[in-house]
Amino acid sequence: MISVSNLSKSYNGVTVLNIENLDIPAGESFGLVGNNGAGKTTFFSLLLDLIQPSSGYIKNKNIIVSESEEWKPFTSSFIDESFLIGYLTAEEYFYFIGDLRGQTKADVDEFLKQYEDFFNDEILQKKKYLRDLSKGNQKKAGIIAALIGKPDVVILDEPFANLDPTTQIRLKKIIKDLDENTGTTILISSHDLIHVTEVCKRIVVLDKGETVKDIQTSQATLEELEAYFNK
Ligand SMILES: Nc1ncnc2c1ncn2[C@@H]1O[C@H](COP(=O)(O)OP(=O)(O)OP(=O)(O)O)[C@@H](O)[C@H]1O
Repeated sequence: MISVSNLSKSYNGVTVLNIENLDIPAGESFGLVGNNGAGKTTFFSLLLDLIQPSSGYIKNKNIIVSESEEWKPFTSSFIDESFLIGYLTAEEYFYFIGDLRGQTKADVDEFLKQYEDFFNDEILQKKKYLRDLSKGNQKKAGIIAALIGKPDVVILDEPFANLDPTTQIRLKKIIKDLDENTGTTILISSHDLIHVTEVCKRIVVLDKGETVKDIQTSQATLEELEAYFNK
């Protein structure tokens, strides 16, 4: 689904990401971990064509993302609040995204019903602009918006950060459900090794922009990652 070839990104002569080869098959739940500055957001930003590579390319379903927009209809993401439209209410934003993804208001309303628990009565029918929601509630809205219209690829940057424990547990369930019951390719970055090993079947570790581990998740993975980061 996603393939990376000789990809690098440098700023002022300093290379912050350098991935020779990486293939993420369709339907995989892929976790990206690494310390601060390892290059996780840089990788996702390149994948979403938000920044240009210094060399190499990423293909999403065989489309070079920096050369064509054709990957956009089947790819969706929540990286940060800049993905939201602050002067819309959550409903207005969901309908707007739904419209982009060929969903009617009724489709979106039906879709949102399954996330009532996740929203915990803090998002819908509040007559509040997205910019006035708390950071955690903005994130909830952004993550669910990213799932509207059943995109083939969903990219979430640190989805668990800033969420309360109840919401983190509910989010894990949502991600596992997506993974197990749909063919969605899910890419998640996280600093939470427990969550990421629980929801992702494969974990790649980035260190200073390089992939240093590529693990199919098993019972032993959490321990392996903890030992690695405890070095
Ligand atoms: N516009 C920029 N100009 C210069 N350096 C940049 C720029 N954007 C990112 N970097 C650098 O690229 C490196 C990788 O940053 P990135 O945000 O991808 O890391 P990360 O793994 O997402 O980190 P974190 O866990 O802290 O979110 C960092 O050293 C960062 O300072």
